[in-house]
Amino acid sequence: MSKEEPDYLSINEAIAQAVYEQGWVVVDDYLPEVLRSQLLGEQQELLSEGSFRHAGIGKGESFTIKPEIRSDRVLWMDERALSPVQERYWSLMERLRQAINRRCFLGLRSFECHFAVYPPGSFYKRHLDQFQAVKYRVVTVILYLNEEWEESFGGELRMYLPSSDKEERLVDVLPKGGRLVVFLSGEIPHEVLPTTQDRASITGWFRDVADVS
Ligand SMILES: O=C(O)CCC(=O)C(=O)O
Ligand SMILES: [Fe+2]
Repeated sequence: MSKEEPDYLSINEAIAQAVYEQGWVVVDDYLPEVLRSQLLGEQQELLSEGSFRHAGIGKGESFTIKPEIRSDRVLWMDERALSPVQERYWSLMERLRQAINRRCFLGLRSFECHFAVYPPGSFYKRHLDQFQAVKYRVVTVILYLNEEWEESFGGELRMYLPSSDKEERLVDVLPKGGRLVVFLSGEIPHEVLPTTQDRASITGWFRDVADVS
């Protein structure tokens, strides 16, 4: 793999165009290999320190942990306390947010994200990322950090694409390291199929609000 920084201006424009035309896109090698492995290393360190929590459903008072729906563990990034490596990731997402705004006029104003790890046997059942409590999530961006991933490991992201004849079309995406998936949070139901290996990622959302507590 090339050590040079990818041409983010062109790549981000292509992503924005695809989101505009079809509502989703998958891009391989979005992250330079060095940054992917640094982010994975940091994630593993934070995990071993016990910083991750069971992921839940809902927000505020309606937050509940529902292991029958999702069994991943997450750690939210704090924009005011980013590590240097997290800063690099965050600023890449900032550039992507601006590119999507230029093309799609979605009025994306801010970003939130968490590290996620799916231990063997875990999954996240079909859902939409936008629901009553988090209507401000407009675009989902998932970046996979895994060292290597084989089909036999499972853990695919399954997207259910709406189509005109009422039939949904399924797209299964392996969580290969460096791969980025972008889709409209309110329009594309998706799930994480059960994994047999630790599955590492960062999931983020571009929001149409300036900030939320
Ligand atoms: O990790 C993935 O592929 C999807 C995660 C997801 O759907 C979520 O965190 O809402
Ligand atoms: Fe999701």
